[in-house]
Amino acid sequence: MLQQPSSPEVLDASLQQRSEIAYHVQEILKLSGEDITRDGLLDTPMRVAKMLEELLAGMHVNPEDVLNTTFEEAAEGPVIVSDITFYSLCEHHMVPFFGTAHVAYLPSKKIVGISKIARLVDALSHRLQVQERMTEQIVNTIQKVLEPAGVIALVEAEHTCMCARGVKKPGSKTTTLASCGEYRNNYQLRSEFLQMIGRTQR
Ligand SMILES: Nc1nc2c(ncn2[C@@H]2O[C@H](COP(=O)(O)OP(=O)(O)OP(=O)(O)O)[C@@H](O)[C@H]2O)c(=O)[nH]1
Ligand SMILES: [Zn+2]
Repeated sequence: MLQQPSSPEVLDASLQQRSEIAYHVQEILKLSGEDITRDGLLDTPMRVAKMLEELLAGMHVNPEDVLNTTFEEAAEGPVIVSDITFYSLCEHHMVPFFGTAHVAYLPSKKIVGISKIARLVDALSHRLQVQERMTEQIVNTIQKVLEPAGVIALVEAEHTCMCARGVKKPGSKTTTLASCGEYRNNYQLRSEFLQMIGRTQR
């Protein structure tokens, strides 16, 4: 059984934090009426602590730093990276919401290594989130770093807080869209984006 960690100087800060989270997970299990000494639960507090570290790793990443590989290029675009899968944690219930993000931008002077767009989605999803904020943050980060003529992001997700509990609507999808620059008001560009990611405008 885990004891509450007491001497921060013995462990480095991240191990201390992991041990404290594990301790509190163990307390939650106890309060839920579980027998924390049974075989299947012995390592669960530490597993949950490690899982949270993984799922919340984006908290410690500056999203602008992720777009660090840029190239001077006269391409006009659009550059569209579609079907980027992500897993995030709903900040209201701390359960996953997951789905795909589709991102496009119109380069002005710079393009970015395309994997960095997917890394940006990872950094912004690996934290406690709401889908609307995540979608806006994708657009705002690309706008700030690349200064393109326009950016648009469409995120489609299933929220387990709506499927497994509460209103219980498995299969329901939430779609959010954010845009800036030329993508904000140019109907043709928005329409082209929706077509190219396999969605027609409704
Ligand atoms: N706008 C938005 N809402 C979200 C997101 N994730 C979860 N929610 C909603 O956050 C709300 C929290 O509502 P509350 O009434 O405080 O919590 P609750 O009693 O657990 O609500 P129910 O889920 O309706 O049972 C719920 O309506 C969730 O569906 C998200 O990414 N964006
Ligand atoms: Zn939720």
